[in-house]
Amino acid sequence: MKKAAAIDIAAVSKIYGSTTAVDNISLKVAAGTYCCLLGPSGCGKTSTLRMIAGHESVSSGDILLGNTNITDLPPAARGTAMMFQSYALFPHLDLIENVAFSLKMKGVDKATRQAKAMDMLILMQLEAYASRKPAQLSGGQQQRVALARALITDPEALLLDEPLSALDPFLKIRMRAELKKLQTSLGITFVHVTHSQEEAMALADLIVVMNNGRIEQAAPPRTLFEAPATAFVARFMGDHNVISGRATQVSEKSATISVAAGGDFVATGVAELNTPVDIAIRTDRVRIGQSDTPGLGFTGSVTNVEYRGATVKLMLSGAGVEDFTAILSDAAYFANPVKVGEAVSLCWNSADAIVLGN
Ligand SMILES: Nc1ncnc2c1ncn2[C@@H]1O[C@H](COP(=O)(O)OP(=O)(O)OP(=O)(O)O)[C@@H](O)[C@H]1O
Repeated sequence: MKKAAAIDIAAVSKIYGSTTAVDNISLKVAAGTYCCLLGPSGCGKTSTLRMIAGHESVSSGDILLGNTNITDLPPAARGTAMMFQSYALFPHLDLIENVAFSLKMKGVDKATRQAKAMDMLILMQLEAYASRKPAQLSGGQQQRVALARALITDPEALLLDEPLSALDPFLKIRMRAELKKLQTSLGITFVHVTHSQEEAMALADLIVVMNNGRIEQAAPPRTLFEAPATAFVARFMGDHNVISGRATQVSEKSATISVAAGGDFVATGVAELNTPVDIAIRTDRVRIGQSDTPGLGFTGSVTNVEYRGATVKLMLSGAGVEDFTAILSDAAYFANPVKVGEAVSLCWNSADAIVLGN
């Protein structure tokens, strides 16, 4: 296997006619990183991946793999390999021929390419199926064939476009673990496109959240979850209450925001006085009880109660906030169960409310 290579995306844009799909993004992915490009439909993830692969031209900017500028190289000369969402297997070829295909295109002799394809099938634990056609395999097995086919070229970076989307939920979680194991054992750079924050959190060393062709935040999963940079990231990652207001009091370390027709909330972070500010409050850090400190709590009316087993999700409205979510442990909830329509006071610690950037 080749060694892993870093990917450097420098001021890259992709423009289709009047649509700017990717808007001047810059990103460095260190060698050997499992990177997930995460975002809603149409945010530019696939276009970015296809530009790294060379299946789409770059409108402006440069892409480097290791020390090589690959911007204008054809896909097969880049040192990258792509695994497609639909796997793109050839239905009329058996697994050996499917996996060996790119070596055949490169003119590698039959015995060598078949031996290499068999090695790849062994790596994917598919050797028993070598003479089957793709239709005679399960979804998870087909995915492994697609991986074997991408890896046979010894890429320095593997690019995966929604690799788990064709699988049922049970298999998705199993194959997710296998992908992670594979990346760890190969040690090469993976760039994986997904719209599932759960998938990205489970797999990635580096999550790149995209929105409208731009990068909102690129950070390790825990940083992204604990310190979302923007309201978009906080909402997309979930488990945060995002509240919008105006900064009515600021200090070096915290800001008080006032919500229109509602209460005041104090959050940790820097804000500019008299400007619109969004804050995020962790849903799992909210407790039932009156706050001792002004701005670190509020009273609302319960609009919904959802039992989730280990936790209970309360939805409330009040103090100018339409939807406020509190995730309580089952023990905390059942010690004092509340019902829809009841007024409940909630509180939290100052560290669990943070100021978000724009
Ligand atoms: N070949 C194309 N011609 C014109 N517009 C395109 C083309 N490919 C993508 N787009 C547009 O570029 C934008 C970004 O598309 P892209 O496929 O990169 O997004 P995405 O985040 O991968 O979305 P999805 O999750 O739905 O695949 C979208 O507005 C899309 O309609």
